[in-house]
Amino acid sequence: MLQLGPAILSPCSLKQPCPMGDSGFLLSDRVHLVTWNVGGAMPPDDITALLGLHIGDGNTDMYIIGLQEVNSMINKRLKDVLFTDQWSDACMERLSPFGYILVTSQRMQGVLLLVFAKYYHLPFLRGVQTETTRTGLGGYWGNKGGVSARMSVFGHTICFLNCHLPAHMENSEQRMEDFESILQQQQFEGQAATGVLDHDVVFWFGDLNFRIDELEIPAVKAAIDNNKLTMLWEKDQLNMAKDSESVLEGFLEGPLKFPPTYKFDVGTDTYDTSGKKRKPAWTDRILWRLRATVPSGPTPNAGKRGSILGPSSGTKVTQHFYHSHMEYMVSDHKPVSSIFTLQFPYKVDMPLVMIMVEDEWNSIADATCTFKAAPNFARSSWDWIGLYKVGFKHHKDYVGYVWAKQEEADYHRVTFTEEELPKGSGDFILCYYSNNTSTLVGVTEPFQIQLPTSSPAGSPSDDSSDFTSEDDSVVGMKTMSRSPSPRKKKHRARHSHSRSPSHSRSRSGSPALPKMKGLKLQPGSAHNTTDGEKEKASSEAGAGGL
Ligand SMILES: O=P(O)(O)O[C@H]1[C@H](O)[C@@H](OP(=O)(O)O)[C@H](OP(=O)(O)O)[C@@H](OP(=O)(O)O)[C@H]1O
Repeated sequence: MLQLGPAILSPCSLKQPCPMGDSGFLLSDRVHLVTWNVGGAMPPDDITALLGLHIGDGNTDMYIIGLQEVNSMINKRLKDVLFTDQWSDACMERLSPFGYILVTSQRMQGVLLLVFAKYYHLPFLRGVQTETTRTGLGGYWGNKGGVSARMSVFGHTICFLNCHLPAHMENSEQRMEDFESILQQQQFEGQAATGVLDHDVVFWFGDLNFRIDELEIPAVKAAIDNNKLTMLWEKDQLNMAKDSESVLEGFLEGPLKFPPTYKFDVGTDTYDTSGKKRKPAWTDRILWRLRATVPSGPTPNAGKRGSILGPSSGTKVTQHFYHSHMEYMVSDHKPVSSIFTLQFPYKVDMPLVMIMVEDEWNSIADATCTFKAAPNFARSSWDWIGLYKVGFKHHKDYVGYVWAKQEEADYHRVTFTEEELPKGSGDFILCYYSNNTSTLVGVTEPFQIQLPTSSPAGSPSDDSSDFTSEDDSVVGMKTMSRSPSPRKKKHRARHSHSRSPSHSRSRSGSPALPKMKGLKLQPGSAHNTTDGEKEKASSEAGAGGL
């Protein structure tokens, strides 16, 4: 098991790529993971500390949130739209003012995985796919199992796997079997990485449900009270299994310096006093694994999966923080979070679509932009360019859109009609949505829209698109129920209510973008990729293979 030194926060961020040092690393990406068995509870009022938002909002590039035992109750506020649980809503509400967009989410009964990223990273998160595997009731029931999301991040493949494994002390073997079964069953499309363990980096987290063997409850509690956690750690089933289970080969975990996160009397930080008499345990864990490269020639030491530990793919993972959050009491588990930096030896940062837009739209005539697609990018006639209010939550959270033309030309110009434009003023960005990849593949920097508000009474703009409203109930999400459809294009109710426009304006962590003749350009490649890297990147970039 990897023993990590004291937390040292990386000085690098995506805003300012790390200078290439002796290590050859160019870019550092900061990822914040959370796992929490929420025990069917509603989200607490304030998840700021859990997300680390009280200590800064600009340094984290991605948030990965894995929950278990999310209540299936329909979310009353959002029951008609895409997101049907309060936890997704709570996380989006909290993160979107800081510029984080929900990249993807996957839910299997109570197991929920949410992936957020800063909006300006979206064009570089490609090949997003999700998988679910049920292991409950012999594989027929999704109360236990795993959900995952995979993608390439600046050209490097990453898989996030959130599991809820079987409960109880005596089921350690079953937990390992279920984990192995999840790994075997989860297969993604494309050539770059098909299985979970084929990814450059895997994060495995969740309520893994491993327990502390041998010691009796009083001894465990005494060790906790006396901060003798190492003694417990030695008896932790997952730690012990690492020596014998080949499926755990290569998985790393930081030292467990926080007390066991299970089981608490709800509403307290007191360990279980119920008749169940559960022994405290570190059920909630976050591990990671770097892909091992298989050297050419015979591989006599290959493990079950044919991989052996060797030099990794060149990506480096550093854990800076691995803690529980005792202050959250809505569940019988405490949440656990961890912050990592991923250092990449190179980055693929050429957007598939570059969008150029004026600094300001002061009249309807300004509502236009020009875009250029990369030559290797397979466009679809269903692609569109969306206008988003800064602080948006998801790619379907657009205020207006236009279809992206498919003419034979390098540069394409599209114009927004008046009915697609918001009233009043605010900060917006344009994003290019690829139908083939179901992701945003080009974004602009924020620009200002300040249009005259002299629409005649009864015009289409008298809907509730006044985005200065403080009413952020559901209306803003109603547009999310459906992607644009060419046959159905018509005026829609459109709104985007952001409570904290001042936060939204924050450019913290944003890459510096060049300006040309009053136009704002997308960030271009700042690094010469090798042919091998380009080949790998282009296998991730092709339509459908993304
Ligand atoms: O029946 P399945 O679907 O496996 O779900 C189990 C049972 O509800 C367990 O309750 P019981 O012990 O009454 O069987 C519970 O253990 P605890 O009540 O001990 O917490 C587990 O909680 P988690 O350990 O949080 O997963 C939960 O995963």
